[in-house]
Amino acid sequence: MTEEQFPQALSIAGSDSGGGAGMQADLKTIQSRHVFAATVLVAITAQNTLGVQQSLALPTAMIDAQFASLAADLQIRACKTGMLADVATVKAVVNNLKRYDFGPLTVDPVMIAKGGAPLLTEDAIAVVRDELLPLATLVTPNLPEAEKLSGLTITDQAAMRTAAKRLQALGAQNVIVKGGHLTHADSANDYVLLADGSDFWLPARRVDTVRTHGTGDTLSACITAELAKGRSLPSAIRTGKAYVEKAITDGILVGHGHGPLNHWAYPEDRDED
Ligand SMILES: Nc1ncnc2c1ncn2[C@@H]1O[C@H](COP(=O)(O)OP(=O)(O)O)[C@@H](O)[C@H]1O
Ligand SMILES: Cc1ncc(COP(=O)(O)O)c(N)n1
Repeated sequence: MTEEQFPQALSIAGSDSGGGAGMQADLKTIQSRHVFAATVLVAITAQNTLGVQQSLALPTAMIDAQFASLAADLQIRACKTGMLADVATVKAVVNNLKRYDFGPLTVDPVMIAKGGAPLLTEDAIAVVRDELLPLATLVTPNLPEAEKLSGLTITDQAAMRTAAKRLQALGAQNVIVKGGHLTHADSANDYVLLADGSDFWLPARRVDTVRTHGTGDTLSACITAELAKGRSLPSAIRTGKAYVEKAITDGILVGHGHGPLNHWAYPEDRDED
């Protein structure tokens, strides 16, 4: 007999000791959406709002063990990846995602922290592109990440659309190209291309702030939480965008650099259709 379980989501990511990005942002976001959050930790960073001071990838056997533990007990309904450190880590995560069904996969192809520190080695980018993207229900690159994965230069909204098509051709079913890095614009519009070929823009006003540490993690974690509840992908995406916009707009002051977001800002009983 199987009992109906509470919605459970999984973050496969690196730890940010500063608490603003990475696994910590994922946990805070998923929790605030009333979904139970489980974790596969793949790397540890010594990090704060000023930058990344040190970084350590965990042994792949430990990654395998965490996946096996979850598969043996929990009922993960949706999962996401964040920082994946290096080639060995990406390959271990890919192998485990092929082995276990943890529901729709959102790939946030994290490469470089806001302060400029690399969170993925250069040689691992091709492995993400060739082996992880084909497993993705959704991929959510920022502009530099979309450029690296697509090989295109992206300086305007037309190029964002072209890049999304290219990423779909590489195997990701659905794509969000995030406009947060289009800093010459006074908007922060994201472009969404869905599996059926339909598309739409997520419009947002650009908030003039340096407190944007963990924006990408927060967006993808919120989408993952909504998918774990069984929401449709377009609805999950709209809720994710509204959640991150509110978390940036109603900022909190923590640290002295690229500060974290306010994960309490978006009303917990609201979602977008
Ligand atoms: N200054 C800003 N004002 C409003 N929205 C922003 C701002 N910066 C980023 N965003 C939004 O936050 C989300 C994450 O985007 P981005 O910062 O591009 O990703 P990443 O954190 O992966 O670099 C996107 O929805 C983006 O539009
Ligand atoms: C462990 C970890 N994972 C992800 C990010 C990306 O977040 P951001 O691009 O907002 O700095 C980060 N800084 N640290």
